[in-house]
Amino acid sequence: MVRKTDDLDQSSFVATDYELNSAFTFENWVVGDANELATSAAIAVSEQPGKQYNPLLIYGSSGLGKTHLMEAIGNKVQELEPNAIIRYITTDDFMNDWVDAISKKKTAEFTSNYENVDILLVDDIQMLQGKTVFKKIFNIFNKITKSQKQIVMTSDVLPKDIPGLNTRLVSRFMQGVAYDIQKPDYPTRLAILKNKAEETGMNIDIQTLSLIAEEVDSNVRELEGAFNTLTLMARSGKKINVANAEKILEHLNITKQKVITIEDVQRVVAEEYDVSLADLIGKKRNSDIVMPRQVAMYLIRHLTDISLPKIGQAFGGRDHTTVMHGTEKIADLIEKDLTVKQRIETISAKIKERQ
Ligand SMILES: Nc1ncnc2c1ncn2[C@@H]1O[C@H](COP(=O)(O)OP(=O)(O)OP(=O)(O)O)[C@@H](O)[C@H]1O
Repeated sequence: MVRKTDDLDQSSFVATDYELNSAFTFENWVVGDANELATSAAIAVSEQPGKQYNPLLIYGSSGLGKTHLMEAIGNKVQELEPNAIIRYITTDDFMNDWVDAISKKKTAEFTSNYENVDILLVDDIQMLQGKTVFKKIFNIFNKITKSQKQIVMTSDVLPKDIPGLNTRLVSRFMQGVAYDIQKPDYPTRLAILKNKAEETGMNIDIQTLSLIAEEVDSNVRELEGAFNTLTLMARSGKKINVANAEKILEHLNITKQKVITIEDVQRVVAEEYDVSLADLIGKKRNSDIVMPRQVAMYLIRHLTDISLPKIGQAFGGRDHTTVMHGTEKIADLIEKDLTVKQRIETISAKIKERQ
């Protein structure tokens, strides 16, 4: 990602603007069961921006290709319409720009920069968690979609699951379509590796590629990491074969991820706070039980893909709104209190270690 403009004097406001990554194209994108719908929607948007699927939201866990797919839309539009104004921005930068514009009294410039686009690509909208720029975003988004210009967003969760996100904004974000990207299955992982091998012009035997595809099933970023290490090894004169690939996987400490369950989290949290499992999931409401219970709910939300109602069920049949409230409370505490943040990080690490 290359920042285009920022060498102006201190008092002028310049909205952040990134060059699109030219490697993130549809040509370099492997389609599989896990991303088929999101891919079709992305292609449709790139062919007719602003006409349908507006806004388009692509969501899913880290390293599964959300940014790639979003930028592929931008690259395609740029290719079809070289004069199109395409703005790619991370949510963090968007918010920093807003603060900057306010401090420089340049909010009109801010608005005009963001509204006057053909496509606005906004990465990582989950970063809006706990932020207060709702009204501005809401208005800008309205203006863009009303003028039949396109918005594409990525997030690691659905807007309704972003703690503390304003409900009007949630429904604004969901007014178009939302498609998720799941973890790629084995054939897709293998196809991604084959593409990479072709791109780099390396002659890697299928057994070695299959081994990596088989073992690295967490996300595509890690898959690429293992592949890149392998090619580095080759450049330093070592042979690329199954034996060396095994060494790399061992060295990178890559083993198939086991799925973290509700019980895994409940057990570790109960131990850490020295409460019984029965109390953790039971009816007691005293504060020394409520806090660990909410921590457990928070960690389940963050470490698993389990839905709010299912989590509620696993805590004595509680309602999903109770889980949401508990999760938000802990997210707030983490923001405000460093000790809580560190403690929860330690517990989270313990849960992962036990896998
Ligand atoms: N289906 C795919 N085909 C080809 N490359 C892929 C695919 N999925 C992911 N990748 C590659 O995996 C890497 C990670 O993808 P990307 O950065 O888009 O993930 P992300 O979901 O946006 O992650 P994060 O939420 O952490 O930002 C990129 O190099 C991307 O090109």
